[in-house]
Amino acid sequence: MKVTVIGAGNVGATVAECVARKDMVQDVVMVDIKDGVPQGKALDMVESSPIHGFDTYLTGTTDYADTADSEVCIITAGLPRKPGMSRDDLLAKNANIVKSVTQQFVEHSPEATIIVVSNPLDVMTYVAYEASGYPPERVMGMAGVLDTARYRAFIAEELGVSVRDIQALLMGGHGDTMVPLPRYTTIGGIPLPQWLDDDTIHDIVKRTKGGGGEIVDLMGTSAWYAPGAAAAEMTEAIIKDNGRVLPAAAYVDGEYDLEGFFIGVPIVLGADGVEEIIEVELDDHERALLDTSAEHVQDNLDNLQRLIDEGEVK
Ligand SMILES: NC(=O)C1=CN([C@@H]2O[C@H](COP(=O)(O)OP(=O)(O)OC[C@H]3O[C@@H](n4cnc5c(N)ncnc54)[C@H](O)[C@@H]3O)[C@@H](O)[C@H]2O)C=CC1
Ligand SMILES: O=C([O-])CC(=O)C(=O)O
Repeated sequence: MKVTVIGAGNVGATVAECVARKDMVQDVVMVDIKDGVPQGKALDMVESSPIHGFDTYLTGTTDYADTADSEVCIITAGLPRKPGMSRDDLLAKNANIVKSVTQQFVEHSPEATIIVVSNPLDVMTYVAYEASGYPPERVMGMAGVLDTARYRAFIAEELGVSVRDIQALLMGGHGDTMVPLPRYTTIGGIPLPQWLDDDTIHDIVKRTKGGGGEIVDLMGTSAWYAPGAAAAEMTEAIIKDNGRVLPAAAYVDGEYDLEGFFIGVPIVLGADGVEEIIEVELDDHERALLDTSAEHVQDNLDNLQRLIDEGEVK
């Protein structure tokens, strides 16, 4: 089995390492336009394998022929944001990159499943979907696993309990309008509202929504450890076909009365990709938040169409 990671930068290299350390596939191939970088990072990781104890072999390349017959492809190619920027500011540049890398990848792997990481996430997933020609269930975006991980980490810190006992659901686009759902958050099976008052929950939700930006402000570029681990967890669900229930950007075709784009929803993830979109009951407040987030994703898609019409996105 082979996993391809496109973009061997901060997130891509971390995904590749996390996948290799799970020791579940024979090969991980990293692709980048910077010749030498994917090869050097792959060699460095191979040299760490006797210490970590994994047999997955990593290679780096600039040639898509080396990615042939991959089971899973994680797309991380593209620019990260800098302080003062929103993810949406990356739209034009990253759309061209994501379209081009997707087309080159699918030529050699017509049967793979694609996980998009590049931002702005929900629209880049749509770009990869259109460029791939794949059915919608074999293209998805990674955001919810990362956003719920941040949310769970903040809750664990506040309560002084283990992160392992926190389960959470979050929906919507990967941006400031994302919708963490405290009603669907449990700690050891006990709902979050029984642990924390409304103000504290509000503060944790607010920090989660700004979680990406908090790191950009600290480092001058965006996060990679948690994003890399999150994309590797999704890859594992596909490779092992274990039916994980996770939030991810999936193509909605009437679910939640939304249609024709990718947005964060709970899914069952396995070898066939998005095997099911789970429709949970939302109260009026939660529904309004999801609608606002969906409108934002739709606005971004309209912006993409405008850029295509103006020739800025080819
Ligand atoms: N979905 C999410 O939750 C997250 C998304 N991101 C996004 O992931 C993307 C990557 O972030 P980083 O790894 O930090 O950036 P980075 O700059 O460290 O790495 C990006 C890599 O893409 C490569 N690249 C650019 N154009 C390419 C092309 N045409 N073909 C192949 N490789 C190409 C670059 O050479 C570079 O090595 C950004 O768009 C960022 O916003 C980052 C964190 C979380
Ligand atoms: O904030 C960013 O630009 C990168 C990202 O999507 C995240 O870390 O959530």
